[in-house]
Amino acid sequence: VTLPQTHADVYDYIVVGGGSAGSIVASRLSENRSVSVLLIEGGPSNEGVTNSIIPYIYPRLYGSTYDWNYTTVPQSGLNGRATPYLRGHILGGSSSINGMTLHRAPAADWDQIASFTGDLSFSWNNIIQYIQKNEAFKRPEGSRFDNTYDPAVHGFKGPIGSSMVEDDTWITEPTLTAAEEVGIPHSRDVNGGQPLGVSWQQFTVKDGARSSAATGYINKQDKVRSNLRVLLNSTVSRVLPRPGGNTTSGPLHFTTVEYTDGNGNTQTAVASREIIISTGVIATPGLLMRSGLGPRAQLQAAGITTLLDIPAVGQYLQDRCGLSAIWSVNNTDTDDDIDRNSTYFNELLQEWNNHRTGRLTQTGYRHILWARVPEDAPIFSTIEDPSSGPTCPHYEIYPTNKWAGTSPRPETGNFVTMSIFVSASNVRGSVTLDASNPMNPIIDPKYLGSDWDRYVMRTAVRRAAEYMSAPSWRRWNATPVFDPSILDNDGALDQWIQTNAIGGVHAVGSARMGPPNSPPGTDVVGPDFRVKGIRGLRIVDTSVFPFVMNAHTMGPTYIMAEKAADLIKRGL
Ligand SMILES: Cc1cc2nc3c(=O)[nH]c(=O)nc-3n(C[C@H](O)[C@H](O)[C@H](O)COP(=O)(O)OP(=O)(O)OC[C@H]3O[C@@H](n4cnc5c(N)ncnc54)[C@H](O)[C@@H]3O)c2cc1C
Repeated sequence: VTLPQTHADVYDYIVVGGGSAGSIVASRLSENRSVSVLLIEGGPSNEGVTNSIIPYIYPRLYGSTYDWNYTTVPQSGLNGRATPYLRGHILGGSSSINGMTLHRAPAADWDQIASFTGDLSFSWNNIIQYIQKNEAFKRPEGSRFDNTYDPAVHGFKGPIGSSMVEDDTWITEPTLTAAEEVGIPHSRDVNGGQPLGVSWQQFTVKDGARSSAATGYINKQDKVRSNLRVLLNSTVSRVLPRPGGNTTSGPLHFTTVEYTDGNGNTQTAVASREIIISTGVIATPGLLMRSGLGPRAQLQAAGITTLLDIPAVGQYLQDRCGLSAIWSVNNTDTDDDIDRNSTYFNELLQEWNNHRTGRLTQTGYRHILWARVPEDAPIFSTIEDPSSGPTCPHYEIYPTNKWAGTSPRPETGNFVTMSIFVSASNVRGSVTLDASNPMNPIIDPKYLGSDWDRYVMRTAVRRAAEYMSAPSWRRWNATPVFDPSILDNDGALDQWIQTNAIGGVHAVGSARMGPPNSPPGTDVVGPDFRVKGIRGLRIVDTSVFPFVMNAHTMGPTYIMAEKAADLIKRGL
């Protein structure tokens, strides 16, 4: 097909949001050259954006024009602090600005989605095909990697390149040996469905550079497929039902996308088959609400006519709160000097430019520990375990080979940072509309907003401290840079946590998926990703996950997007 020449013309499919999920959906749909696909992205291209390409320097993107620069409302669990809520404003979305950690989530999380939605195609055994479609895993070389990954749970020919850090840096030995010393088992593959234990982390890094939904699914395809148009710098304000109403009776049929183009002009585009919303966990509920789809009272307050009252829109947000705990070490081979010695950084940059090798191909960490609160912990006498089962972690810890906290790095010294995340949270937050400016989301994750989440965080910090006291770390004189006496007292530890936690960036649930026949408005999409109660609209992004995933969320989002694209292509 030849694409229409004017924006108001008709496409078969319009995908709104060229992020992690939207790039996949648009790319997969346009594999069929007889359908036309328009992908509309609010941000600019990822191509040539150095901070997105070189793995080590990705934090330079935070707070830049490539970030939507959202902020949460003040969080009582964080001592009343508001915290930045990062989201990619660039082709590839958050996959173009994130930390490149590749996870799938435990098998039990997927099986839980299958049982909640009543759709067994979400179970772990079935979604492995989408992992294999998505990934091109580079097997690490050398016998020491023999037991560090499971080829059965990887793809080798997909668009997203993935790899492990293969160099021999000092931190590998204490990381793995200290785990043994404190009784943390070895887990063969963090992405094998059973992550509990310590394992080698996998990253979406290919040939030393970031691999993202944009590089893998769009950057080449948009140049060779005449049936795929990618509109950048174009922000969608609303989706609209067919002008003049339905031609037949029945649910409203959404056909039209209204957006502001790069010149500030309002434009529309029409989808003859479907609109797929992929604007992400923060923007998707806002887009639905501006379009008259959401909780009636909220829409009324913002002066928006309700087309369908869907109380679940923006509700059920669930995130994973995190913090950094830092230890000084007497090993000088940490990455601290990369960040404070420009001569050293420039040498590494030259190496990266010449060979795509060296420390800048990494983010600074290489292993990860997933663990549970002990089964006999007293908390279980009052609180039900919210995790998806005994093979599902409650928290995560990963050591980074440098000072990676939010407070300024000291001028001298060497450090190891433990990044600690509560995983199986039982808190639900929300994304609501700012009545005075409906383009502005009000984000309230309610970080550390339950006894359980606070308990898990205390447990995780204490476990990290125990781990850092193991002989293999003591050998490097690992010494906390915080006052260790807080570990002995719940109140003091809570206070320290609430002062230091920074929230997470792995939220889900703001347009959650539910079973086909749930009561109207209790969830937003069915297992077919269609918005319930209307026609012509699906949602495919992180907002549809009904429960927090015990994982960093890019990989699970890739799986969902591959699955949704498959469904749409098969006419389901
Ligand atoms: C800083 C950061 C670090 C992270 N680190 C990791 C990590 O290391 N590993 C991991 O697994 N996960 C990580 N995550 C989380 C993960 O990246 C996200 O959960 C996931 O990528 C979200 O995918 P998505 O498709 O739902 O949304 P996104 O990828 O955010 O895509 C949404 C897209 O929609 C566009 N958009 C939004 N509103 C509009 C509009 N109105 N009109 C047009 N376009 C619009 C956005 O610009 C964006 O391109 C991180 C996230 C961030 C922000």
